[in-house]
Amino acid sequence: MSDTTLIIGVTGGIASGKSTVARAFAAHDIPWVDADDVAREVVEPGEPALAGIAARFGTKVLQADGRLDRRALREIVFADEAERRWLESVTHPRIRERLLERLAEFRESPAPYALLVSPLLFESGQHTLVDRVLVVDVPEALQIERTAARDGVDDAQARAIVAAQMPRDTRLARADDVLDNATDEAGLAARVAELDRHYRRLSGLPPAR
Ligand SMILES: CC(C)(COP(=O)(O)OP(=O)(O)OC[C@H]1O[C@@H](n2cnc3c(N)ncnc32)[C@H](O)[C@@H]1O)[C@@H](O)C(=O)NCCC(=O)NCCS
Ligand SMILES: Nc1ncnc2c1ncn2[C@@H]1O[C@H](COP(=O)(O)OP(=O)(O)OP(=O)(O)O)[C@@H](O)[C@H]1O
Repeated sequence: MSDTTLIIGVTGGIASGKSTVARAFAAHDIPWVDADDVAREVVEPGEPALAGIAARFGTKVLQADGRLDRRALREIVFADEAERRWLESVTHPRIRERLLERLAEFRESPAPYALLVSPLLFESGQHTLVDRVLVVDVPEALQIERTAARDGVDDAQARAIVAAQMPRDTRLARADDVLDNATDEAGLAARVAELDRHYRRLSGLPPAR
């Protein structure tokens, strides 16, 4: 058991490549938790957040089987900031609670370091849960292109989501480390290998906290 498992926050805007980066770290046996996955857990059927969402927006945000219709809710909240803030006020405290549990498990694990992967690390205050921040960075045009290709959303919706997130420069200014992901996947893997060596070295040092 190690009491020096560092927690690295991995952030970046939509489709910057955070999940791809996390999978590359997993190849170095590094565990991670993804805030987007936890955000899905807290709106599963039976969860109080889903009941609250249904009460506010009605059955148009539910599928026939009672699960959340994510596309319908996405179209509402990225067109209306007040509704997005409301949704975050319901989901973020529950997401944070579950992240805390997962991070406590990581801290007790023998892993030299672990990742908290989150698109809204700074915006939601989750940066207070981590020891260092790695920003995955791509130019906005590439972000929009990769979002459209992956999610099939149109350009306007991809831009609305980017606009709801921290500006690129502000995020970069708060980074401890940056991974430039405007490269191909081989470039990404090489940079992850370099960062892995860096974080393993840091984890052997007395904790700064
Ligand atoms: C609006 C929802 C239903 C859309 O679901 P959908 O399956 O289409 O997208 P998914 O959840 O995979 O998110 C895709 C990306 O959108 C961006 N995004 C999601 N929520 C937000 C938000 N509140 N503000 C800014 N960007 C966001 C992130 O970059 C995320 O990686 C969903 O994103 C949601 O419940 N968001 C609120 C919870 C939240 O803030 N999640 C972010 C992680 S803390
Ligand atoms: N270096 C790369 N070269 C080419 N394509 C890439 C690269 N990195 C990521 N991608 C692609 O870009 C898309 C977005 O990547 P990924 O899903 O990892 O982003 P993300 O930051 O986790 O997104 P989100 O914030 O929406 O969860 C994916 O389709 C992925 O395959």
